[in-house]
Amino acid sequence: MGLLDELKQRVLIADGAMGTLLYSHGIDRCFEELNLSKPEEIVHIHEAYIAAGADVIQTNTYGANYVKLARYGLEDEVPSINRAAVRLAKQAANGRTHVLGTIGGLRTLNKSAVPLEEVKRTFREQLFVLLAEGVDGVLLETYYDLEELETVLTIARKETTLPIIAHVSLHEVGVLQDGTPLADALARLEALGADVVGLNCRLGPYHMLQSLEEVPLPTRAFLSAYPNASLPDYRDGRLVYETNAEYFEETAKAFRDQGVRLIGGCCGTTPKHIEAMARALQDRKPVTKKTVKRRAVSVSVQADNPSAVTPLSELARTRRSVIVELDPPKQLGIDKFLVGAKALHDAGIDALTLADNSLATPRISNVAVGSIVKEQLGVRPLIHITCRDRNLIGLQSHLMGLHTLGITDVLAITGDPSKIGDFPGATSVYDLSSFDLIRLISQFNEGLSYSGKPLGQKTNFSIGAAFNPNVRHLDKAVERMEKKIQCGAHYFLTQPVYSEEKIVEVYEATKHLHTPIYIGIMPLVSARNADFLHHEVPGITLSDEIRARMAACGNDPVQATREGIAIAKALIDAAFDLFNGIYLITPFLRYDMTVELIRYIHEKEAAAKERKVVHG
Ligand SMILES: Cc1cc2nc3c(=O)[nH]c(=O)nc-3n(C[C@H](O)[C@H](O)[C@H](O)COP(=O)(O)OP(=O)(O)OC[C@H]3O[C@@H](n4cnc5c(N)ncnc54)[C@H](O)[C@@H]3O)c2cc1C
Ligand code: MET
Ligand SMILES: [Zn+2]
Repeated sequence: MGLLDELKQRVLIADGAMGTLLYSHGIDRCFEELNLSKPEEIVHIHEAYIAAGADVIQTNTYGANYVKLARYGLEDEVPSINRAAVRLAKQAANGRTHVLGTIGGLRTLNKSAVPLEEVKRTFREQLFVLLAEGVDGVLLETYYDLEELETVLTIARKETTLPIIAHVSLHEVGVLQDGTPLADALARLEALGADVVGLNCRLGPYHMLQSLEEVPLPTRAFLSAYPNASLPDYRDGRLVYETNAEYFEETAKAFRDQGVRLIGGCCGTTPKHIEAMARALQDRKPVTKKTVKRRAVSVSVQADNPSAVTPLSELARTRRSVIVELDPPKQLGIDKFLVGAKALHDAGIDALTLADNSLATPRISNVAVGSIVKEQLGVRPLIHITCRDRNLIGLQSHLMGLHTLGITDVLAITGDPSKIGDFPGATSVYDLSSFDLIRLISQFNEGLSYSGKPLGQKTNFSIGAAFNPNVRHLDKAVERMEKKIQCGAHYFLTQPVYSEEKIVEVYEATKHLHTPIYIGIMPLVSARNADFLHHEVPGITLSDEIRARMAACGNDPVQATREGIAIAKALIDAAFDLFNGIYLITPFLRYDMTVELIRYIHEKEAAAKERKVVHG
């Protein structure tokens, strides 16, 4: 009888973990390669699960895809490893047991780590081998990212009429990491043609059962669950699970009562766990009715402190807006910095932007000085946040801290890599890319953490992103902007631009976006500064004319300052009618220069208004 016909009649027992049982071969090795080098051991594990009572087993192919095998230099072995896996599982099954061809998810926390095109290519290759070898069904398991699972399920559904089992994995009870409730996700998978929908891994029975309480019985499909043995413990560099096989006896009944028809195990489970479940469900009688629990926590909470100030993106949409960067000091003591911040504030700025250890060199925390300028001077701080210095835990804690301090303006960037800074040996974290960070902040604005857990409040961050127009292919940089907008960016700040032609070029290349851009302008301070930027900073090119003007100042600092300001004013003139937003970068704490430029912008603005009145 086919798998689905059997599921119509009774609860089926699946197998448990494969990887966990192969740990003894070393945690850093490729478990799927053992299909080739230790086939008898794989057969032995399958047989142990069948002997324990499994009606359904899965091939040892969880990570047998191009991306994961490439980590071991085995990318050319996708066909051989998958072929061997099906043969070994079929040999063990010997016609008594259904054999599912397993394909595991690629994306875990970092959505951008594997682009969808790569997901599709990798998936197809593995799927075709498994189907060609004659599996009885396909098991898509450990998908944290619903977009990825929907994508691969759609492909699989087109390619085969065999049963498809689609499993998501959760970090939190009842929700996926993008905040989608489990019930909605499973309904979407059923609508895309999955025959069995459910969840595996990460959670032990307790949290998985809690998650399932909110899930109704599917209309056509069946429910499945492959819990981990427990929550993991970390000992001596490896994940360890409780050896609690007896606990699975009670657990199996509870899963059945939630409407689950296919029950197996994931990480930490062994044939003993499966045996306990098979024993508990000897009659295999399924439930056909279920009372669904309503979600206890509503995530649609309001922002706790709705921002009283207009977001910078809105300002730049409706009027001239000037923001100025003044970087926190590299040494202790902020007196001079505060004098500069006050001077800029008095000159009339909309926000003070504070870099996050730019050029990967430590400075006083921008949150500390941001909070001080906000409280003491009434200045609006715009806090840069890099992905370099904080892991996913640190970033979320940082965002919660900013929200708590009432700071809502942030710039989400990748960050200069550590190796260019004062501590080249320091790790660059990069758990997230700038795209992921923008998405994370957007999700905070929905009241959800990265794992989908409710935060209790919605944040109201206004999300800036970086745009570097000083690149060879401007169209590629604009594509990155478009992607950042899709991820939730509200506006952009550019790297400093040093030619009037470039300003026009940027305008032409971005005018279709309708997303405000603050154009970056940084006054030059000396001929050496100009040469350094031109020759040594990747992507920045100064025109011959500008370099000649700075060179003509020789070593005279007063003249160089005057010339640097004159050049910056000419750039402001070029940008004035094209961009509402101007982002001035203060070089070397020389706020006297940026103050003069702020005044220049305001005077220009006043003159333009006057002209309008006269002519209007
Ligand atoms: C306004 C602004 C503020 C900044 N503030 C800080 C700061 O506070 N602290 C700090 O450490 N750094 C800062 N930087 C520097 C920035 O983090 C680095 O330049 C970083 O490499 C780019 O980050 P991103 O978020 O702009 O780029 P992303 O768009 O996230 O790009 C990240 C990486 O992708 C690659 N890339 C980018 N564009 C292209 C392209 N067109 N084609 C191919 N590959 C590309 C590059 O390798 C780049 O490093 C700032 C940059 C800008 C523009
Ligand atoms: N089913 C696979 C195994 O047991 C994958 C588990 S989830 C990481 O090894
Ligand atoms: Zn698992």
